[in-house]
Amino acid sequence: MEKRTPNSVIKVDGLVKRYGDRVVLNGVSFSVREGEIFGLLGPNGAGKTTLISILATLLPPDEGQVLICGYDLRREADRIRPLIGFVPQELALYPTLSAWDNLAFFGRIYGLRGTALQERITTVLDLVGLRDRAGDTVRTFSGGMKRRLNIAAGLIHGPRLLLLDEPTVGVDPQSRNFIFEHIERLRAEGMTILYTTHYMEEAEQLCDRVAIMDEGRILALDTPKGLIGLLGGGVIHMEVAAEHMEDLLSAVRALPHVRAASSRDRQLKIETRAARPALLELIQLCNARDIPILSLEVLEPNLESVFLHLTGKRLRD
Ligand SMILES: Nc1ncnc2c1ncn2[C@@H]1O[C@H](COP(=O)(O)OP(=O)(O)OP(=O)(O)O)[C@@H](O)[C@H]1O
Repeated sequence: MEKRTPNSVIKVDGLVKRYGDRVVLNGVSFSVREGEIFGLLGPNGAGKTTLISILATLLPPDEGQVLICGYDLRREADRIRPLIGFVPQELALYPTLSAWDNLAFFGRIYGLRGTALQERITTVLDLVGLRDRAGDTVRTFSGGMKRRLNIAAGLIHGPRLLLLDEPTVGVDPQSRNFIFEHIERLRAEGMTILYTTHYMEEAEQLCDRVAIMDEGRILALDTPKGLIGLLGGGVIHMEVAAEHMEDLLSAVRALPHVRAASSRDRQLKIETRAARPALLELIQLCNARDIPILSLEVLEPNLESVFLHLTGKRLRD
């Protein structure tokens, strides 16, 4: 097969997807470099599953260009499929078959036979730590073990790119750690991994880069550290009665440790140069003007606060 050597394993440009009148992906562009773990972070309904299904060649895009390993998704899907492993959110396993037979089934779909198939099954079972359960029917597996087997199925044909849709949803903490370890091990072996999640601590810990998605758009894309840096010295949310807002906003902006401030209804959003001194200044200001503070929140510098800062929403319902 002709080999292409692209700069990016995934390159998405101006991707649009609609369901009827509803625009679910609204001009999404990003690229994923060889060997990185790339996270798509967003709340339910952000469009993550839609996006990953398009990358997995399961759903056609309406507009825009997608290149996977240099191949065009619209014209060269047949070349792309052997290069990617897709692990869907829903388990795609046969409960009455053993782990081994499930993997043999998926391996045959990719044309693996005989010793090559057996070797691959052993390799992927080792990789997800299920070799000693190879002969057991999947029905008898715990939820976490089924997820790990699902990942093994996505790896059976030795793809270059692994696409994982919410691999740790509904999984107990131990299996979650296992899955983390597998993902890190795969990266160490040179695999490129894109995965979706709405767990921000997970994305912060695991991903080289993260795209924050909401309502079909990418709002920010950077390393977790870079994204957290968007908060500067920290962000404070303060609530006061609406009648005080106009009076207060310009005074808040003039405080020495405040970098920027904006208001919506009763909420003041304050970007600080340093959260603690800014907090003291705010309290003094409100006291001096006799303005009651209805609520006050200092956002910890983490991805969750970045998300809240960018969207005004919490990532968790
Ligand atoms: N087949 C479909 N027909 C119509 N609308 C759909 C379809 N699939 C998804 N949607 C809508 O598209 C939007 C994005 O859904 P998607 O599943 O991609 O989001 P998500 O970020 O993966 O969320 P979740 O974590 O809940 O899966 C949602 O509003 C959803 O209702």
